[in-house]
Amino acid sequence: MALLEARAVTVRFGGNVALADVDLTAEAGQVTGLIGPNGAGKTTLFNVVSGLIRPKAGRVLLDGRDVTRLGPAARARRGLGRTFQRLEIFGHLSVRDNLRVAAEFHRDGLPADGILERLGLADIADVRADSVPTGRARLVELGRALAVRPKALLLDEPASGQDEHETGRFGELLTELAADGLAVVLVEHDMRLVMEACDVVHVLDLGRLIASGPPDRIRADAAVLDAYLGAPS
Ligand SMILES: Nc1ncnc2c1ncn2[C@@H]1O[C@H](COP(=O)(O)OP(=O)(O)OP(=O)(O)O)[C@@H](O)[C@H]1O
Repeated sequence: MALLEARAVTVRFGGNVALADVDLTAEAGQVTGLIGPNGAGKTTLFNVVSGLIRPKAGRVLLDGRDVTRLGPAARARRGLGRTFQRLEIFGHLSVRDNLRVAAEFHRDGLPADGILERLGLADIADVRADSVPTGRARLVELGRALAVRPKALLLDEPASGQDEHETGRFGELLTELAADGLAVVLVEHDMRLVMEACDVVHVLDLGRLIASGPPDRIRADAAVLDAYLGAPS
């Protein structure tokens, strides 16, 4: 059984169909990629899974339980962690306090210092978050999501603003987190990160799932090349 499952999700914004009957599964112990061109519906699907958008149709299951009717906070308490495309950290708080605030939200939250150590942020624990460069701020946001002991972790373009070295290390971290048993779901335009870190990749285009499979197969899929990977940048 998949740890996270979205079944037949449909979302409309006015007359626009942002997602049409989309299925997504993510297994514990794996990094699952969700890719596709701008406007394909990736963030919208994350919003449905995390409870920020109520779909017109479809269901979301977390660890075998139907959470479709639960709000974002209740889903977070049941083990759904998330980061955002636009950084959503508390700029006026220190890096450590960003993690503490998150941990307090969970009755069994993880101590901040262990996470900071693991993410290589211990040296900036007392620094105000808004003075941390974007690349490392992405790690602060990851740390905040980890503080609530997630079973599933949704990451929306986490490598954006990271340099090549930071992204390389980030990919290793994702592999380690999956090895710990998390279901990691990665929305990302950095194809090197996706292809290196993901066990399985789903491809959305114009609100429809056009391919799913291991990275090697996705890289060679004609429909994916046509809609996304083969497009001139
Ligand atoms: N709140 C909203 N109101 C109206 N339309 C929206 C809203 N949010 C998203 N959309 C539309 O839904 C579609 C899917 O957008 P979404 O942000 O999910 O795509 P995406 O795949 O995450 O794109 P990107 O890679 O650029 O982040 C787009 O056509 C977008 O314009």
